[in-house]
Amino acid sequence: MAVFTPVPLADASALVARLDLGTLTELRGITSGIENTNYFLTTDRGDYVLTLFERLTFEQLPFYLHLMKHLAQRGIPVPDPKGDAGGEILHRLQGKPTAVVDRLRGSHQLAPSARHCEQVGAMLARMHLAGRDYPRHQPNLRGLAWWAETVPVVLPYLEPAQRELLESELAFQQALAAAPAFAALPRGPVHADLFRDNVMFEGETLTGFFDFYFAGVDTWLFDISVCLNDWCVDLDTGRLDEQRAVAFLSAYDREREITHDESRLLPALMRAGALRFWISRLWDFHLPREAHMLQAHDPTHFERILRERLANPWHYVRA
Ligand SMILES: Nc1ncnc2c1ncn2[C@@H]1O[C@H](COP(=O)(O)OP(=O)(O)O)[C@@H](O)[C@H]1O
Ligand SMILES: N[C@@H](CCOP(=O)(O)O)C(=O)O
Repeated sequence: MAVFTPVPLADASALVARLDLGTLTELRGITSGIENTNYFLTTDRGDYVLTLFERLTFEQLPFYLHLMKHLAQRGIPVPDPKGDAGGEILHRLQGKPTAVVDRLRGSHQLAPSARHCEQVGAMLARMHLAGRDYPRHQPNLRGLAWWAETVPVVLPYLEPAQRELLESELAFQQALAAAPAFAALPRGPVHADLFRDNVMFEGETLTGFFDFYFAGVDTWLFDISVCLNDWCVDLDTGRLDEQRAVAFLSAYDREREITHDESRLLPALMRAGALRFWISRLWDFHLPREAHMLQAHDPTHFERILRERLANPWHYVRA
């Protein structure tokens, strides 16, 4: 359960009043998530999510919050950050950067079908296209530079075979990033963490994407790969479920045509997506922070996925 910073009711009430959201009736710590302090916040006017950012700074946050606003204004179903009378959407509580956003309806689909994957794929493509004219720029802060910085920190906790895999994959991704074909990949603002638990469905219908706090400018293919590694795998083995993967990518492709270079580099980027989350999970697991409520994610899941992608690279063929 993740409440790193407890928020007194009086402070939450004062913020609700400043944002003109009515009268606070309930404030409840959210029991999942590993990055930030999150509360469900209810007023007599509606349901919201209050987030205190534990790692992201006042300088980094405008990129994420204004991106959510930009996408919401273009009809992408994402939580819209609430502003004060002066239009400021980044607030402060307990000395931490804070946001209040709409609470999306529905719940997570943790056992997605091809139909769910199709909707996520189509909406992801629409989101990429809607982000093209977003004027702010911030790199993916959990990208290659962070991997290179973090791998040496987690290496001492690993077995020799794991160390070898982590180091060789990092070297492969560094070489890939320097290649002209990689530089030519289309890019823009990406979500970069669009897992099953960051999407809401009501019944069979997608109601929104949330948790944009790992977003950044990166290749669209990286975003696609992160999704395929989560939405279209068998969770026990890490194996790709081809039916779901085809449903996801075909739906994406119908909204924004996947380029030849993207098809060619997909297997390499799926490895990158696995590496990224193996590293962050190792980091969270071996170097945990204090938390009043916390659930650690299993790093070996992404080690398995990486090994699986290396053993069985998957190629998308348009029908
Ligand atoms: N805008 C939202 N609408 C509905 N539920 C949300 C929203 N934001 C967060 N949640 C709920 O809070 C949980 C934790 O949020 P998350 O962003 O994953 O945390 P963290 O940033 O700490 O990883 C989510 O799984 C979801 O249930
Ligand atoms: N999706 C990541 C962890 C990031 O946490 P989130 O709760 O903000 O999505 C993972 O599964 O490792």
